[in-house]
Amino acid sequence: MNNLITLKKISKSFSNNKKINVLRKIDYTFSKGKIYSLMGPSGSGKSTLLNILSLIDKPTIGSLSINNTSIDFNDNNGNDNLRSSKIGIIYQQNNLLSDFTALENVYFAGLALSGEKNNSIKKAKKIIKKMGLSSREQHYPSELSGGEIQRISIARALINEPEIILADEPTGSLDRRTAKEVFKVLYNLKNNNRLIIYATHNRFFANMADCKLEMIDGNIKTINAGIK
Ligand SMILES: Nc1ncnc2c1ncn2[C@@H]1O[C@H](COP(=O)(O)OP(=O)(O)OP(=O)(O)O)[C@@H](O)[C@H]1O
Repeated sequence: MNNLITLKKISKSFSNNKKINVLRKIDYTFSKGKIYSLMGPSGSGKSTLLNILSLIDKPTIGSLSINNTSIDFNDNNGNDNLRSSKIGIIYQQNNLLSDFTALENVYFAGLALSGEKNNSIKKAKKIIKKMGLSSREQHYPSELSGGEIQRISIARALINEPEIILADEPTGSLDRRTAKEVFKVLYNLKNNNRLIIYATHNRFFANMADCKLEMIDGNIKTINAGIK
């Protein structure tokens, strides 16, 4: 079975002054070995969905299972562990720790899960090398370009060899050429056991995915389920 994440009747509402139903009974199965793009107008719920997929936020109702194991959204510690070990997250904004070097930003994520400093440093150096950034290991985020920051963010997301990679507008703040480079790195992460989902406003990058999805009226519509 290639099913990796299954959503059943996932709904999410927010109530401030007025209740808004952002996600409405989403039934969907994401398969491993595939890259999905998620488009949709601003405010359509892409980040809300990614936050639920990354176990950062809870659905109002509905269930989510990973590898056929149902997630208990009240088990914060269990979900923190699951996130560290199985899910790599890449954000649009630079989420690197500004007071730490590129190498530290990457290896801390490995250390947090394994508790093994030397091994985490070794792994971090290897991944940073793969990203072509060995010469930037000792640089602080403020000393890196936007594209380098995103590649370091990808390295950080990869250190625990996650099965699931979620990226929310990973190139939103980059120029087209740099965005292309970052997407190239992202596509190279594809393998048979891995699921990659990214939200984007850019049709060109969305079209490059194996499966193109759009958020419409709180639900996921499959625009193109073709396999590349
Ligand atoms: N914590 C929150 N509290 C209240 N409303 C929220 C919260 N988070 C999101 N929303 C609302 O939910 C809706 C969906 O937001 P979301 O960020 O998921 O959209 P999006 O499709 O990712 O938008 P964008 O493309 O602009 O990033 C918006 O109307 C937003 O204001």
